[in-house]
This record gives sequence, structure tokens and C-alpha cells, in this order.
Amino acid sequence: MSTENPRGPSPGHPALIPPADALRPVRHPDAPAPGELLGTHYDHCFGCGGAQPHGLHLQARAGDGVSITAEFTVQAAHQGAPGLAHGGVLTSALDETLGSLNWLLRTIAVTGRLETDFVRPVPVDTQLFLQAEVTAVAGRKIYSTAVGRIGGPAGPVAVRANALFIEVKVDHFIDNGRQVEIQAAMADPDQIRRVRAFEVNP
Ligand SMILES: CCCCCCCCCCCC(=O)SCCNC(=O)CCNC(=O)[C@H](O)C(C)(C)COP(=O)(O)OP(=O)(O)OC[C@H]1O[C@@H](n2cnc3c(N)ncnc32)[C@H](O)[C@@H]1OP(=O)(O)O
Repeated sequence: MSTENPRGPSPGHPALIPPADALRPVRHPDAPAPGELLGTHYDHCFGCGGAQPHGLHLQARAGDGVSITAEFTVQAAHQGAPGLAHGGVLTSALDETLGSLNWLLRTIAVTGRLETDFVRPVPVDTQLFLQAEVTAVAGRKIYSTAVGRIGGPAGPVAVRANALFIEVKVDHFIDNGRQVEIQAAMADPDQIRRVRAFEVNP
């Protein structure tokens, strides 16, 4: 388990602190190699999909262990205040990066809780460099942390997050998603292939 707490002295909500019997995360043997671009899990995903004109178009890359790096450039469509990124958009970038960790565990999981610290404003045209890692796993609960820096891996910290993801079956999406998109996804062989890449026990 990582001992570094990028949040600083405050660990956040108690639900984000792994229990004493939590396990170290294990990188799946078939996980993408370190340095490999992950690609999108769904073309219409706001975070990583190519079919969302105002989406983040975030590109995530496998790191060592159970870690991810990702980049996205803040666009004019992502503003909150004039010339500055909207906080919800920055949280979306963190959520997407943390969600990409699922590729390394080969587990399907959704965000249960996500806490963001906004450390400094992020201007439009900024390239945000994100790093995320899984810190612990307890049953279906996956604990993770992320940081976003301005300009590159050594840039000033702009945002930090701690998260709890919960493992689900693929039925979570089939049962809850709008039927028109579910049916289109199930008819698309590329989409089925992407879902299989997430699943350990299909
Ligand atoms: C198509 C493929 C591609 C893959 C697609 C991947 C997409 C990635 C996209 C980026 C990520 C997202 O934005 S995902 C979208 C945003 N998230 C969501 O829509 C999730 C909405 N919430 C839910 O559906 C549900 O609440 C779940 C699945 C999270 C949990 O429901 P459940 O399955 O009934 O499980 P439940 O028993 O309640 O909880 C299990 C354990 O987790 C704890 N737990 C649950 N929620 C929380 C919480 N918010 N805060 C603290 N703890 C929590 C419980 O206390 C329990 O602990 P214990 O008693 O066991 O100790």
C-alpha cells in the first residue's frame, strides 16, 4: 500500500480510508504494459471518447504497478469563470483517470465517492498532467488517489483527489443504462471487445 498521502495532512472522509485488513492492489498479468496508451473504453464517454466534441479527450497510459498517467488540454468549452477551467470538469478528469485504473486490475468498477481538492486555478489551454494509483483493495472496494499538475509531471499541483470505486458486474450498465445506447453498444463488436478487456471473470 502506498504510504504517501498526496492530500496532505487531511485524509478526507472516513469512507476513503482503507480498513486495516485491506490488501495491496495486484496488477493483472494481462494488464497493458507500462507506457501503453489505453485508448477509450467507450466512444461516447465524456472523459475519453472521441465522439464527444466538447469532451475531455483524455488520454491515459498504463504506468508501473497499478498506476496511470493521463493528459488533457483544457478547452474553451470547459470554462467556469472567464478563461478558467470549471471545477466540475477538473473533477471529471480526475474521475476518468481514476476509472482508467480498472484496466490494470481488469475489474469493472464505478465511482462510489470522489473528493477533490482544488489547489490552484487552471487556465484554458493548460495541459493538465494527471497521475493516479490504486492504494488498497478490500473486497469490492477499490481505494485510489490522483493528482493533476500543470504543464507536466513536475509541474505545480492544481488538483488532488481521493476516491472509492466499487466493483460491479457488466449487468450494472445493461440494467441501468438507457436502452438506445445499450443496444447500440451490444451490437458493436469493438465495444464488446473493450468490455472484455475489463473483465477478469466474464
Ligand atoms: C461498460 C464497461 C466499461 C467500464 C466503464 C467504466 C466507466 C468509468 C467512468 C468513470 C467513472 C465513473 O464516473 S462511474 C459513474 C459514476 N458512478 C455511478 O454512477 C455509481 C452509482 N452508484 C451505484 O450504482 C451504487 O451505489 C454502487 C454500485 C456504487 C454501490 O451499490 P451496490 O452494488 O448495491 O453496493 P453496496 O452494497 O451499496 O456497497 C458496497 C460497499 O461499498 C460501500 N459504498 C458504496 N457506495 C459508497 C459511497 N458512496 N461511499 C462510501 N462507501 C460506499 C458500501 O458501504 C459497502 O461497503 P461494505 O458494507 O461492503 O463494507
